[in-house]
Amino acid sequence: MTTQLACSNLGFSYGKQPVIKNISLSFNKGEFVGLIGPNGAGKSTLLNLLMGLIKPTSGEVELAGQPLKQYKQRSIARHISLVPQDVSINYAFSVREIVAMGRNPHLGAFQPEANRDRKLIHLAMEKTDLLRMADRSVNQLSGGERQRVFIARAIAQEAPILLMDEPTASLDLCHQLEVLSLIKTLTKDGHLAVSAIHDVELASRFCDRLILINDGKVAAQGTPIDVLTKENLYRHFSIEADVEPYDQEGQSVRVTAIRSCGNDKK
Ligand SMILES: Nc1ncnc2c1ncn2[C@@H]1O[C@H](COP(=O)(O)OP(=O)(O)OP(=O)(O)O)[C@@H](O)[C@H]1O
Repeated sequence: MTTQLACSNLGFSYGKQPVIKNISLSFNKGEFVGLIGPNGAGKSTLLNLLMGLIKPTSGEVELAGQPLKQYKQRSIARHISLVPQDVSINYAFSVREIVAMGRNPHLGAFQPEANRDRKLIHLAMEKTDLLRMADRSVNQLSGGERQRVFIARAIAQEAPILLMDEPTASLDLCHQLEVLSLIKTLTKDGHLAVSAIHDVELASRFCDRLILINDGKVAAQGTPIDVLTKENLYRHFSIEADVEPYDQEGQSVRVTAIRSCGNDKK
């Protein structure tokens, strides 16, 4: 297994408030890793640290075996593409213009797109079902359509690592399945994908490994069936639920009879 991205003893505080506490993880080529955990657990902060958008208070991130702090942001963008949680945009860029921005890390200043860039932009829009709205302004799209535009930008960027913060949050069920299948295909082709995801059933269906974050720490990690236990759901998500294997390989789970027990636990 080739480790593409790793962090050791990672810590981060907002002011005096520690939100990432001594996290060590490694991520391998070809994996689809789901980051799960309750609201405020630290998933987005961890993704931002892995992308180098914020600097750790302690510990280190390594990209392809080198400390991330040695990379320039432009060079990080050739390795990692990020699909952010907030995909709102102020300026009236067209869908195609946003997707084309994925090519920026590969182009010199004022260098025009070459044929290959145009093909990659077209392909990324085709894969995300956006061709018919290529000329529309992104701020006239629905939240879900806009999210697909940012996924297309990440695909056009051709980076081997995809970090995603709730990429399916505002997608309808059909597009959720399409986007997750697309990410799965990319990982089968050798990409590494790490995604924060709230829907634990979808996470268990698509991800090879789940990392459960709570209170800034890794509470559990492993195959979906190892992580999504009745005990972990109770302890970390404050729900009582039945968990049963979903597929024949017994990797993914179905969570039924969900009952909130947030108040009972207090
Ligand atoms: N800019 C900020 N300033 C101060 N505190 C912040 C800031 N951003 C996040 N936090 C706090 O850091 C903690 C971790 O937040 P983070 O967004 O990483 O959690 P998350 O697991 O991604 O949550 P969610 O599932 O709700 O998206 C939370 O307690 C949050 O309130």
